Amino acid sequence: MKEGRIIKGISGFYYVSLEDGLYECKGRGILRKDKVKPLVGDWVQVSHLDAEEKTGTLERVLSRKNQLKRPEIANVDQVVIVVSVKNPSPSLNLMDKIIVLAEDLGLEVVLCINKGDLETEKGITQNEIQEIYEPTGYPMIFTSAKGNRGIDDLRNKLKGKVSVFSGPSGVGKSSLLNAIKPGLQLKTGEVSERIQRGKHTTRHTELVSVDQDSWIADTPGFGNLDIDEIQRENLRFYFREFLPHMENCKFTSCLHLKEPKCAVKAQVEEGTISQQRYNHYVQFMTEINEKRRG
Ligand SMILES: Nc1nc2c(ncn2[C@@H]2O[C@H](COP(=O)(O)OP(=O)(O)OP(=O)(O)O)[C@@H](O)[C@H]2O)c(=O)[nH]1
Ligand SMILES: [Zn+2]
Repeated sequence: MKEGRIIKGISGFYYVSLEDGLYECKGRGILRKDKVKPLVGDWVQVSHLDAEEKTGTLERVLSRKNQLKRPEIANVDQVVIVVSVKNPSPSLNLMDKIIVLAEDLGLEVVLCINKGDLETEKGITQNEIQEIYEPTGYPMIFTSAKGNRGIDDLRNKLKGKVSVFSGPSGVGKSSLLNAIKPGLQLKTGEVSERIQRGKHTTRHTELVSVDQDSWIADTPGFGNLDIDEIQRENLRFYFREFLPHMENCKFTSCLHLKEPKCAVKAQVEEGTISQQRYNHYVQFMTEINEKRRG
């Protein structure tokens, strides 16, 4: 019995990465009995390995640390959120939303600010973005896929992890992946599910290797951003720069909204917490509340 990771699954076959290559494994009946659907990213036990034919049997799915819905992947370590300084100008609202969803899943966050070559004094600068996000403590990488800048930094950040890239259309996600590993194109656009001659042709997500122990999902993460699935009491924990101040709020249950003597709001006043980040917090809270009322 050996353990490996499923890196793709196609119509009942699971491709499991072992030291000596990729094995095509058929699921065992026990999987159906246990009602586990093996997912890309799953750590599994395999048996009946044929090193020549590169086939085997999938015996058991090991417990997951997390599970993404779209794309459907298990055991993701981190999300690399990509925005560009220009064309399109950065949507920090969307960035904060993805951060919240990632935090809720317990994923690590890496912020990647691309198209540094297009920076001008008019638009938002890398420095301004850095100032806003510095207090969060998230690693920030400044890149130019075109100018081949920051690519080594980004590649280093992927080391030993399973990463999902996320961010608006046109910011350069595919270009960055291509710079990291030529030929590695990110599948973007809509996930197509066409029906051809009565047969379903679905696009499958797979993990592609950057190197031996680093993987990237070939589909961008968080296609549908359903922030209203977040518990309103939890939202405050997903704005990391709030955390050191929370204990100074008058009420331990403080949601940093209308409560008196709120230390978080005091920090916003002082400028140590970004007003914009705080505004997004309030906005997401409103969205969650509105959804609840239906
Ligand atoms: N100037 C400049 N242009 C870039 C850079 N990175 C990507 N681009 C360009 O931006 C456009 C969009 O790049 P993509 O890599 O397709 O962006 P994407 O995020 O994968 O977009 P979707 O596939 O729509 O999700 C392309 O024309 C790229 O050539 C960069 O660092 N600088
Ligand atoms: Zn407070």
